[in-house]
Amino acid sequence: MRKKVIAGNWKMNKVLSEANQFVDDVAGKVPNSDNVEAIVCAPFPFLATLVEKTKGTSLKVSAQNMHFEDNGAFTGEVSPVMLKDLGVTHVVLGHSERREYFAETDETVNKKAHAAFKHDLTPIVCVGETLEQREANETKGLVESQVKRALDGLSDDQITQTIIAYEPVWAIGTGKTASSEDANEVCSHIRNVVKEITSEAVAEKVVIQYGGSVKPTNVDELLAQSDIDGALVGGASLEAESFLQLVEAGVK
Ligand SMILES: O=C[C@H](O)COP(=O)(O)O
Repeated sequence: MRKKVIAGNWKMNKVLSEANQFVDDVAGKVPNSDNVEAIVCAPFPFLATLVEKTKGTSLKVSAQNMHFEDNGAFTGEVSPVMLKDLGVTHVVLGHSERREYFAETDETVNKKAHAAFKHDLTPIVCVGETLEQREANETKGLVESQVKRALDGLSDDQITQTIIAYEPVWAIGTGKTASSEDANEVCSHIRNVVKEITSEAVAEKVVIQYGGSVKPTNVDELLAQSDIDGALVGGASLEAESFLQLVEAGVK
């Protein structure tokens, strides 16, 4: 059975004292279980402190983005070397907000995925369609293309370790969730795409999350689906109590 991965993406929220308080409230309560992995995806300025505070707990710390180069003249950017040096374990790549507002492309996501593995970071690769694309019946084709381009050139072993997050853009922060059946249908399609580019064994192991207005009231139904192995959660991950409920749902 695949483990469930619950990742809270804080986006551009909280100040340091709030981030610390969250981790103080949550880290010791995250179960040490083979069934679930809990991750907070925090803004860059908090990462060093949060890594220190979560040492010896089951809560992992992720960045929300990074550059693909190790170092250099890239003012304002953060490299995988820096993240690894801090003790960060995961990095979110290709979130739709990065694609929409910061010119992230499938090509840069792919470069970042390679850079993540070069530095032993686990990428959480986001894919998903806009409402316009869904209404034009382009969801599966679009997601298939995003997955293939993001994973291009990775080894089977690396693809096995990659976390893929299916996030329909129209469901992010809107309170609209894809029905669990619709979300599962796309996650199942993603698994088939992974099978096509690797093997059935890899596809059966790869973790595929759903994201988009996941909250404690709908998480059970989503996680009960055959191909949904966790959640990438924005708004409902900001409060300790709500985040812990989501993690608990993953243990069941
Ligand atoms: O990264 C998280 C997703 O964008 C979902 O955000 P949301 O749970 O606020 O809809």
